[in-house]
Amino acid sequence: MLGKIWKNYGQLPSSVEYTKEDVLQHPVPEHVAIIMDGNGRWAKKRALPRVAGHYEGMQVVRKITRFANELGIKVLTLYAFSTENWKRPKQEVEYLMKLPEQFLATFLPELIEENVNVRVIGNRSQLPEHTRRAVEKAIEETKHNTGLVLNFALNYGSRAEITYAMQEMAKQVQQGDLSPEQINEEVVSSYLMTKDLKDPDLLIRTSGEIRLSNFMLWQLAYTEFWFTDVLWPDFTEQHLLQAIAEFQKRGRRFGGV
Ligand SMILES: Cc1cc(N2CCCCCC2)n2ncc(-c3ccc(F)cc3)c2n1
Repeated sequence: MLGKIWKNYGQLPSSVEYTKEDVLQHPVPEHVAIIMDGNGRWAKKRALPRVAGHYEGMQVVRKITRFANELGIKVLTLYAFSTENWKRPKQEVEYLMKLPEQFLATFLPELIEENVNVRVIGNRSQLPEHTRRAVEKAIEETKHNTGLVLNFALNYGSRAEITYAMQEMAKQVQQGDLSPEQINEEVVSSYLMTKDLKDPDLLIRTSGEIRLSNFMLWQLAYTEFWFTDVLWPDFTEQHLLQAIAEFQKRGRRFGGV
């Protein structure tokens, strides 16, 4: 039973519906991060190949990006591929590595039109050349845009990010450009891939899993979490409104009383 209670943590009774106007009565979270989970399960439930779930999940990325922009959310970070995902079957990884270019081929013109700034956090050097070329083109062509920051975590792992930051700080100390006494939380944050972004205000994870999966471990220190059993391909604007409405009801204390 306890598992069931946690499984519905943060999920409102489905009868509770919110409108965009309801949510816009109060400040919306500036930075929303989403762990887009449940794509394989969605396909399995329909006796479809796993990649059908990933394809459907990509359509939801478009829909939620548009809606987040409408709501005035400033940063939307989407966990698209983790450093652990390389362990998946070769064919699935090859399919996933084609999604960024598929997404951008049809959606980049609209993103540019909507003044969206595309960014990517993660280790791009390990991506296939065709994937890297597509994302770097999008980053370049939207780098002056001042609207929604659409930030994809691609080949991203938080422990790898923190480890790399530590190595870079150690090099700076060794070169005499940084003293140990200078290293505080602000300096550590400035060595992370998210250095130009505020920490997420709201984290959403779909598919009922209650864990972080090596995602933004440093940045999520004071973030509100909202979990839902909904599988990512079934995630809708209404689910985003429910998550934001729940966020608006919580009193954030950032460790205070
Ligand atoms: C690897 C991967 C998987 C991927 N899925 C679709 C969404 C569900 C989660 C897994 C599958 N999506 N969706 C969009 C992108 C993407 C990434 C970078 C970029 F610049 C533009 C688009 C993407 N990338």
